[in-house]
Amino acid sequence: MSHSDAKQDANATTPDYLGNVDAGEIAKFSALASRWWDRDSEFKPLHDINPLRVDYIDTHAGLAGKRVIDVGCGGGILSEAMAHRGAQVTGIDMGEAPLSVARLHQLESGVEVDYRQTTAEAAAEEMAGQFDIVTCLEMLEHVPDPSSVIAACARLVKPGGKVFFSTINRNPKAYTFAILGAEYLLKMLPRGTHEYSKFIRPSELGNWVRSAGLKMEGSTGMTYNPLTRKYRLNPQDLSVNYLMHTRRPTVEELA
Ligand SMILES: C[S@@+](CC[C@H](N)C(=O)[O-])C[C@H]1O[C@@H](n2cnc3c(N)ncnc32)[C@H](O)[C@@H]1O
Repeated sequence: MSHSDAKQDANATTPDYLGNVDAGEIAKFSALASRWWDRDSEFKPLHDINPLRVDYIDTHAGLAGKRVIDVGCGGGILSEAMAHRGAQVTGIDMGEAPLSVARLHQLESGVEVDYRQTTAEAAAEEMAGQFDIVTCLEMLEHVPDPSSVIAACARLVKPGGKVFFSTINRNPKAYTFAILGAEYLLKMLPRGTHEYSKFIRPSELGNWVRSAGLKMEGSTGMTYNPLTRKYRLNPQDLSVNYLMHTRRPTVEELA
């Protein structure tokens, strides 16, 4: 099913603000939620890439003192790390179970994140233009219509603010690494975590970013070495996992 067929199908049975939520995806992450902070669980890859992506965001946007919204925050791995760097973070997700885990975990870690159960689209209605930084990492490949989430992220950020996206490229190498390798050979992720047809090419993400009125500022790959079992940022290789950073133009730039 294509992105737009899936969106129409979802809209036929759900209220407007839930039209871009795939209930199966939410259930998948909810079922695993109790292991979200277990570094040896299905969430190991997110723990492993977290320092790299937080450094990337901090380098390009400066987290300290900034108001940030983390879209599709899950159990809060990224939200907490950004709060640790001094950001005032709101984390949103549609999964009740990951949000409960996130709220419990912050009691242990002592960082403060405002977690809410909502979609990017609904949050954009309520809090348009209120955030210096919007992060939407490893989430776009789990929604029926990624372009709608990207447009909502563009509405959430202040003029001049930064929006970060990460996802998985769609090509034979990405299929080999992200599905065959991670789900079947190395068993890093449960089978069915990812659907190949939902992977997003950098050119597609770039088009949606521009249609949402955001400017592309840069991108980097996050490459995995199966021998050392380590990830690293590699701006030359966007062939599997990659991060993009974008900026909402200021009013002066648009005039
Ligand atoms: C792979 S997890 C990524 C978690 C987090 N962004 C990270 O990278 O550490 C994807 C998350 O997106 C959430 N999600 C999926 N569809 C959503 C939607 N339409 N609105 C909000 N959250 C959604 C899921 O519940 C899940 O927690």
